[in-house]
Amino acid sequence: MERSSGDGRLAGETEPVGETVDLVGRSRELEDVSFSAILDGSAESRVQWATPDGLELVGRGVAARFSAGGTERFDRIRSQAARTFDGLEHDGPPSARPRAVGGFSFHDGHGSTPPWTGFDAASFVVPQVLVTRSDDGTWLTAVGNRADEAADRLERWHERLTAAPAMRPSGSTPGVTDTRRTTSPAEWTAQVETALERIANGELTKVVLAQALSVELEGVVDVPALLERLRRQYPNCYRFLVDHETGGTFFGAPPERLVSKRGPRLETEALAGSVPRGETPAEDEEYVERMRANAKFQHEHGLVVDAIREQLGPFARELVISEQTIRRLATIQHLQTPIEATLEGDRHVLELVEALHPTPAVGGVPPGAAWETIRDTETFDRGWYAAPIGWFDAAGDGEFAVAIRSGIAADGTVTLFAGNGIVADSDPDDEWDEVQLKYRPILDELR
Ligand SMILES: C=C(O[C@@H]1C=C(C(=O)O)C=C[C@H]1O)C(=O)O
Repeated sequence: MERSSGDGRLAGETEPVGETVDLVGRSRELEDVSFSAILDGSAESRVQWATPDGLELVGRGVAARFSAGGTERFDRIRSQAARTFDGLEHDGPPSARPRAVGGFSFHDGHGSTPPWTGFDAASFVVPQVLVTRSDDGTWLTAVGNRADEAADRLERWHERLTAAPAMRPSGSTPGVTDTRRTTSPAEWTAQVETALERIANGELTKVVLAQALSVELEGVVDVPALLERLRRQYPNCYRFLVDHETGGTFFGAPPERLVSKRGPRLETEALAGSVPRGETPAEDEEYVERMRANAKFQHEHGLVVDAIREQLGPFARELVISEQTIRRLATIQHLQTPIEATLEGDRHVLELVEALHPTPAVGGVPPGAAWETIRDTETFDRGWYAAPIGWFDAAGDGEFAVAIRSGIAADGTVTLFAGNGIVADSDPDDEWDEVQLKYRPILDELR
C-alpha cells in the first residue's frame, strides 16, 4: 500500500530577492524505482546525493534556487533559504520534506570559467521533483507554484517512474582517448619544495596541494550510471552529482564527511594520511602499521584533529573525539578520527559548514597562510573540488561531504582532481604517488 500526504504548502521567494511566490509541495510513496529514470534525458538542473548509511536523494528541476558569491556567501544562502523555507508546511512524512541540495566553491573568489561554467561560488536548488529513499521508504515529492501544478507534477512523475524499469543496466565505460595533467612531475616537485620552504620558514605547518587531470573521452559518459558503478566499488563513500541547465556535471564519491547535523547532534571526522591497499590482507595491514607508526602521518593527521577541535569549540557544549581508526577503501587507506559534538544553542548546519571549511585535510594550517600558498602555487582552478557539497532543510539540519574523489564532466572531457597534505617531512615523490591513487576511483570507471 502506498501512503499519500495532503498538500504541503510553503510560501517563499525564488532567488535573488524576487517577488514572493507560493510554493506547494505534495508527497506520495513509491514502490522502489530506478533513480536514473529521474535523471535521464534531462535538460533541467539535476542533483543526486547519497550517504553511505542510507539516505539517497535525487532531484530535477528548480522550484527555488539560492546562489551567492563572496565572503558572505554562507550567510547569504542561509537568508535566501530562510525566506523560502519560513512558510514551509510539508505534511508528508519528514523524510520526504523538500530540501535544498547544492554546494560551494573551494575559494570564495570563485569565477565560473570553464569547466566550471554555471557553477557559482555557492548554489543550491530545491528541486521540483525529489525522490527520497531512507529507512522510511521511497517517496516522491513534487513542488510547484500552485496546488494544482504540484498535484499534476506528482501524478505525471508517479506514472512516469512506476512505468520505468526498476533496475537499469549500469552501463559501460566511455573509454579514454587522451589524458593531460595540469602539473608535470617536475612542476609538482617544485611546488612541494616551495611549500616545504614556507614550512621551514615557519609561515605554515601544513598545506594540501592538488592537481587536475583532464581525461578526453571516446564516448559519452553516463554520469548517473557511473555513480551506480562507484556505489558498488565504494559502498562506504558518499555519492553526489550536481548539474545546471547550462554547463557541466560535477560528481564524485568522497569518503570524507564534513559535517552532519541533526538537532543538537553533530558528527564530523578527521580524515588525513593515505597509503595504498595491499595485494593481500597481510600487505594491507603492513601499510596500515607503517602509517600508524609514522611520525609524519601522525603529525599530518593530528593537525586536522586539533583544527576541528578549535573550529568547533565555539559551537559545542560537549565534544567527543574517538580513537583513531582506519578508513579502508577499494584503492586507498586513510587514518580517520570520528568526532561528535552536542551543540550549544540553535545552529544552522551552514554555520558549521562555514566554520569547518576548509579543514586542514584539504586546506592547511594556519588556514590563511595555507590558502595563500594554494593560490600562489596551484596552476588550475579548484572550482567546487574539496569544498562542501550536500543538503540542508527548513530546520537548519543537513549533511555535507568534502567534494574530493570528484570530477567535472563537460564537453567530452572529465576533469579529475586530487591532492595531498604536505608537512615538514614530506617527500615530493611519495606525495605524487599518493595523489595518483586518488584519481583512481573515477578514472577506473572511465577507461
Ligand atoms: C585532498 C584529498 O584527500 C584528502 C587528503 C588526504 C591526505 O593528505 O592524506 C587524505 C584524505 C583527504 O582528506 C583528495 O582526495 O583530493
